Amino acid sequence: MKQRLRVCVLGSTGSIGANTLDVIARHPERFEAVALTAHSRADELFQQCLRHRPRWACLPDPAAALDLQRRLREAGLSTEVLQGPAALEQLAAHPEVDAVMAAIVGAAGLSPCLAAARAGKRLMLANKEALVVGGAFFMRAVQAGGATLLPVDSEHSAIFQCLPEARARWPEVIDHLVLTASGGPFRQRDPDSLHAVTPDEACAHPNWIMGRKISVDSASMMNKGLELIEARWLFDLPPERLKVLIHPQSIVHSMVVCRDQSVLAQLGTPDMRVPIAYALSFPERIESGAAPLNLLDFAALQFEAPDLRRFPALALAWQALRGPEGSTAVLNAANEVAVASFLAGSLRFTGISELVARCLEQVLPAADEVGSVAGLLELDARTRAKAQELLGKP
Ligand SMILES: NC(=O)C1=CN([C@@H]2O[C@H](COP(=O)(O)OP(=O)(O)OC[C@H]3O[C@@H](n4cnc5c(N)ncnc54)[C@H](OP(=O)(O)O)[C@@H]3O)[C@@H](O)[C@H]2O)C=CC1
Ligand SMILES: CC(=O)[C@@H](O)[C@H](O)COP(=O)(O)O
Ligand SMILES: [Mn+2]
Repeated sequence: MKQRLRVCVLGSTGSIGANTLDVIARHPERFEAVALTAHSRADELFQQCLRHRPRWACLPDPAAALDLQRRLREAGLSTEVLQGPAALEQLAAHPEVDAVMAAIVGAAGLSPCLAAARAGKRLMLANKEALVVGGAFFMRAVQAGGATLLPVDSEHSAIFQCLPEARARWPEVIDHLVLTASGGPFRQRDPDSLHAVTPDEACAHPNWIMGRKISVDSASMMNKGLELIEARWLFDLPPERLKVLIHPQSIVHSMVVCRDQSVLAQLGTPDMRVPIAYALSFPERIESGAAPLNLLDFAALQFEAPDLRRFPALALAWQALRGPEGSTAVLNAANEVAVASFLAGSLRFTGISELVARCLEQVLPAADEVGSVAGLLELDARTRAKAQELLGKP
């Protein structure tokens, strides 16, 4: 009998985490959720433990971890609760874990992703910020550890699904890649009114239900900027072979333009369980729970060029992608601070790209910061400190 794939879900209480558990639960004969990790939602993690009965659960706060351990024991579960950031790395690299779903949001996911990469796991990457920060260093860790890096982000999964299974053949196939973007909730909004939009308006994505941070990124199109950087590393392509096209229906998830000008695309209803199921089952395909796509529901599929004046965050991501190594880590850290500040009600929406632009001007990555995880985390921390300082100054 085939062994079940033992999956560690980093960020199980989030949108990707919950969708991953949904797919896992549809295939109990193939997959087992052996480790679940959360950050603040301890009650949700408790409920997930009752349903999936993992061997390990993890929370950062010692008191919350102790409380969860007590509740699980009272419920008759033998789940062991670990605590603290080092525990995330320990679980991601554990010999009794086969696959890691990287679904933590932000640069906080970098160290556990690297641990999974170095331990040679099947690394299913939703946490795009980890790759945006880690860049070449991240990819070297994947190679050195012999890990299998599988994209979960819908665009990158779409591209991956269009490419031959043998990676060595990718260069002979690809002319360039086209990442599709919905344009978010403000695609047609008067740019002069963007300074006054609220966090709830920014999080009202037209097609996808996602966590609040990525929803704001979609509204500013920084999400597409992060995805360009992600594509640069996942598919080993220079910036000039990457393009972005707005496609408001989010049905065509991205495209590969081949050397012979044949265009390959992956289509489907906007449901993250499709790329999650593919990352879990690759190279096979399994039922995902997604609704079938009925093209007759769509009068038309539209495509348009992104307006970089309306979406300055996308222009900043292009700038960082073409900039010195480490610039993308600066872009990401500044954006994380800015988005948190916007969601907390203390920064205008238009202030997000303004803050990122100022950080890119003022934080210059040092050569020795991009060659180690300590250096990258230092650059990340330095940028956050600068962003906080700039937020304090109008
Ligand atoms: N949602 C989507 O459809 C898509 C998401 N992605 C990417 O996937 C990642 C996750 O997104 P999404 O699921 O929407 O995000 P959510 O905010 O819904 O979930 C984030 C998860 O990470 C945990 N978490 C938050 N901060 C930390 C931290 N400092 N340390 C450890 N764990 C932490 C949260 O725990 P808790 O909830 O307990 O606080 C939660 O489990 C992001 O990088 C996003 O860009 C990519 C494509 C699509
Ligand atoms: C589902 C997914 O992969 C998101 O990254 C999505 O692409 C966001 O939509 P935007 O195209 O609006 O950024
Ligand atoms: Mn995406």
